[in-house]
Amino acid sequence: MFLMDDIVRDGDPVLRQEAKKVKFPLSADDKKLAHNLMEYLEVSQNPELCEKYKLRAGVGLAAPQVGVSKMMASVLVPNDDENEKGKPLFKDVIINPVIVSNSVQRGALTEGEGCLSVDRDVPGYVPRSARITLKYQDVDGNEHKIRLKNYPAIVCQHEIDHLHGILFYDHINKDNPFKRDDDEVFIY
Ligand SMILES: CNC(=O)c1cccc(C)c1Nc1nc(N2CCN(c3ccccc3Cl)CC2)nc(N2CSC[C@H]2C(=O)NC)n1
Repeated sequence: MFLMDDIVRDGDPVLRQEAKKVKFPLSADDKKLAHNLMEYLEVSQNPELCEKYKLRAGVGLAAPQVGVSKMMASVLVPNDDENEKGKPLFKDVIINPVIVSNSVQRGALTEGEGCLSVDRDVPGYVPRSARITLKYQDVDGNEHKIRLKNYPAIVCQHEIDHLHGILFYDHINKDNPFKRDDDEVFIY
């Protein structure tokens, strides 16, 4: 399983590369990669295991962040409502993802964004599309076309950025990091 030592940090050129499309059917290595990318999120979101393995919790992890420049990322956005039965807002390994359309309306996490590959706090709003239509293949090669909004939409945009060599702070307004556009929605 991946540990923090396996996570590539900002400054490594792999984080600024355009990742390669993944071929289907998945090789055994790519199947293992997909499994490990999702396993990291599950373990990191479990308080005991997160502590035990000294992980940083995350809701998304892209293959380039573990040094593999392939178009694959895991997303696990938990349902933060009280009842434990709450199934995740979104859970899948998105392969060869493409944002096929996005809302004009922008959205940002009120508290800014963090990234497992960026060891420093970079304050500021990361303006993204408030809603997206996402096309991707899952590990079995099935095509999906889904509409996402709010937190899951933000996380998927953050992860897809990684596949194109973009980091969240690239989007923060240099002059006024906390610039709020009037019609922007703030999430979380
Ligand atoms: C600088 N301010 C901040 O970081 C920030 C500060 C406050 C709030 C938010 C909301 C912030 N922002 C932010 N918080 C997160 N987590 C909240 C805690 N959570 C988590 C933690 C513990 C158990 C289970 C879970 Cl689920 C894990 C995920 N994650 C992301 N991002 C940006 S999109 C990819 C995603 C990611 O996984 N990053 C590692 N941003």
